Amino acid sequence: MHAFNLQPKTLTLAERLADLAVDALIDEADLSPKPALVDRRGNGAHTDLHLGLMHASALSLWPAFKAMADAAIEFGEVGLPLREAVGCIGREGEQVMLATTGGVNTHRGAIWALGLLVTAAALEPESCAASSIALRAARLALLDDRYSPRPLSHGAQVAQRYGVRGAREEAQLGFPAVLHRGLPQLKRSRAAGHGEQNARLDALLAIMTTLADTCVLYRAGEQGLHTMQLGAQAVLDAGGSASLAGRRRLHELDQQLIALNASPGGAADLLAACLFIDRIESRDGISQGAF
Ligand SMILES: CC(C)(COP(=O)(O)OP(=O)(O)OC[C@H]1O[C@@H](n2cnc3c(N)ncnc32)[C@H](O)[C@@H]1O)[C@@H](O)C(=O)NCCC(=O)NCCS
Ligand SMILES: Nc1ncnc2c1ncn2[C@@H]1O[C@H](COP(=O)(O)OP(=O)(O)OP(=O)(O)O)[C@@H](O)[C@H]1O
Repeated sequence: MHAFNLQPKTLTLAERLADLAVDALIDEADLSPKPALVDRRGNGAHTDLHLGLMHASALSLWPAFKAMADAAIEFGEVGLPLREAVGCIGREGEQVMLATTGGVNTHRGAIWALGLLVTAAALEPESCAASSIALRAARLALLDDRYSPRPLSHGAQVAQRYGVRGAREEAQLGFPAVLHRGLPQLKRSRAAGHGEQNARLDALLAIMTTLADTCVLYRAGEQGLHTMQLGAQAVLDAGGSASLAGRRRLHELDQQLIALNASPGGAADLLAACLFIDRIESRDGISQGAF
């Protein structure tokens, strides 16, 4: 009789997807130096967040992601029953997150984006090209969850004030910031030999160039949003995170955004979504034994 069972445990599809979602959140949090966001260096523009809290929050969400994937397998198709089941699991996940962080919002936007993508991946694991996953996630996001409370969230307030698309619309459109900005830049920077961390930073910057990040708008208005978008473009134009000129611009952007209290939390969530999809794609599907 052995004290430990050394046989590797065979994970279910739902468990593997939950692992990938949590990994994506931890990789996003650890990536450094991110402009004005929590990373290995510090808290960016935040007073109530730190890296340990981001990690604890990410780990606390594993059961919610697994439950969403299980629901997808159980219902088997995009439709209102699955949308409402996933909505309920997402809201419960939010409560677990808040209990873990002592009431701080660490991953609200990420539960939404990654939750939809996990569900979409579990629905048809053999059809996991980025565009296919995003399309199924968008179809789910377009369905109206009758039980979803519509509080006047920060996102809703700035949507009213500035007439921008927020997290809900980004998902309903099939995550254009991820598919048309983040993922192509990730691949370009990797192909140029910039190194994985720089490629991920460049992907984040590419997302920031056009995103109407409601976290930034709420905290720093249109000036904050313009500073984020133009500054991110300037880093990429200067050669990206792997170049000396790009690094200098990145440092400037970090300082400018912190001075404006403008944390691009929405862009950070979408980077996690980007890393999640990239991992699924690079593993040649998510069939058993693929990873
Ligand atoms: C749609 C959500 C994100 C609410 O959005 P809303 O803009 O009203 O809220 P809030 O101001 O709290 O912002 C949400 C978060 O989205 C992220 N975000 C900000 N801007 C953007 C953007 N342009 N694109 C994507 N994400 C963004 C930020 O991290 C932000 O913290 C979601 O929390 C929700 O409605 N949940 C209900 C429960 C549910 O249906 N869950 C399903 C889980 S799959
Ligand atoms: N590394 C990161 N650093 C900071 N924020 C991140 C990071 N990764 C993701 N985020 C996202 O940023 C959001 C936090 O931003 P913010 O503090 O502006 O949220 P809020 O709840 O809208 O505002 P407030 O803290 O004023 O209540 C989280 O919902 C999270 O999704």
